[in-house]
Amino acid sequence: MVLASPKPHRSETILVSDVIPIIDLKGERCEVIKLIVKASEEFGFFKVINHGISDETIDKMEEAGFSFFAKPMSEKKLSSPAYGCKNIGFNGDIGEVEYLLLNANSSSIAQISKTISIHDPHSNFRYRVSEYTEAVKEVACEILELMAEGLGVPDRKVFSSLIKDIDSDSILRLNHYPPTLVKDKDKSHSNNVGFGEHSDPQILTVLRSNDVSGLQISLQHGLWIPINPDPSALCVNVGDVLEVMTNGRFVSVRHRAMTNSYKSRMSMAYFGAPPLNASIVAPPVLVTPHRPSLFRQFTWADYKKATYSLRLGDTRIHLFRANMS
Ligand SMILES: C=C1C[C@]23C[C@@]1(O)CC[C@H]2[C@@]12CC[C@H](O)[C@@](C)(C(=O)O1)[C@H]2[C@@H]3C(=O)O
Ligand SMILES: O=C(O)CCC(=O)C(=O)O
Ligand SMILES: [Fe+2]
Repeated sequence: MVLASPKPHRSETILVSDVIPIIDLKGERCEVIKLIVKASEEFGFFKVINHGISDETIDKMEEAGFSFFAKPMSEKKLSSPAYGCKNIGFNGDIGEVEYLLLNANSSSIAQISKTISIHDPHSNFRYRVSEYTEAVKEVACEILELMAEGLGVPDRKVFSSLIKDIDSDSILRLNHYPPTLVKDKDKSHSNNVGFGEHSDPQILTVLRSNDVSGLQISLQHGLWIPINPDPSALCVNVGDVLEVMTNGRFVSVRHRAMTNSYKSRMSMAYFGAPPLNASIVAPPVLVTPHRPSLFRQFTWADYKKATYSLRLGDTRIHLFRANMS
C-alpha cells in the first residue's frame, strides 16, 4: 500500500494504491483480454486508460455539466424529471446528490434540447451529451467485445450488440455532489453518503469523475474500498445483467459514492443497457453440465420493473435465480 500523503489533512481519506487494476486499452491485445476477464471475475471493477476519448470531448461534457448544476435551483427544476435533487428513484432513497438522468440512445438525445437546452438558448448541452455518449458507448462496446472473446464466446458481439441496438435503454447520468462541510466540530468526521450502496442493474457502467475522491466498492460485506479518482481514466463495472449473461462468471459489485467536505465532485456514468424486449440469457458456451444455468430467462423490461419497485440498496438479481419460482 502506498501512502500518497504521509500527513493527511484531518478530514481527508488516506489515499492508498488502487485495489482494482488499471488496464491500458492500447496494450497487447491478449494481455488486455486476460486482465479484463480476471478483473471482472475478481472485482467486477477496473479502470481503463488510453481509452481513446479525447480530452476535449470529456472536458466539454464536464464543463456543460458543471454549468448546468451551477444554475439556480428554480431553473434546474424546469428540467425535471431529468433533473433530480437528493431523491433517488421513487421509493424514498435520499442522498447528498443532484443529478441529471438522460436517455442515452441517439433518438432520445435528440429530445434533450426540448427538456434542457430550451431553458438556455446558448447552451450546446445536447451536442456535448451526444458527443460524449457516442464516444463512451464505443469504449463500452470495445470492452464488451474483449470480454466475450476472453470468455470464449463465438459471437464476440453478443453483449455489445445489445447496447448498440437502436432501441437500447442505455442511460447517461451526471451526478453532482456539492461539498458537505459540517460546521459542527463534533460531526466533522461524519462521512456523508452522496449515493448509497447499490449494484448497477444494466450490462456495463463506464464512469468518469473529476479529481475528487468518493467512489467506494464493497468486495466483502461492510468493508469499503476507496477507488482513487483519476480524471484521465474511466472506471468500468459489471452490471447485474452481465453477471447473468456470464452465468455468474463476472460479478456485479456493490458500490457507493461519498461526498467531500470541501470540493465539488461530479461523476458522469454511462449505463449500457439492452432494449426493453431483449432476452437476458447466457450464451450456450457459458452453460455446461458442470456449470448449469444459475438464472432463469427474463427480459430487460422484467428486470427493470423489479429494479424500480425496490429500494436502492436492495438486491434484485436473486429474484431471477433458476431455482426461484
Ligand atoms: C432507488 C432506485 C434508483 C435507481 C432505481 C432504483 O429503484 C434502484 C436502482 C437505482 C439505480 C442505480 C444505478 C443507476 O444510477 C440507476 C439509474 C439505475 O439504473 O438503477 C439508478 C436508478 C435511478 O436513479 O433511477
Ligand atoms: O458517483 C459515483 O461515483 C457513483 C455513482 C453511481 O454509482 C451511480 O450513479 O450508479
Ligand atoms: Fe452505480
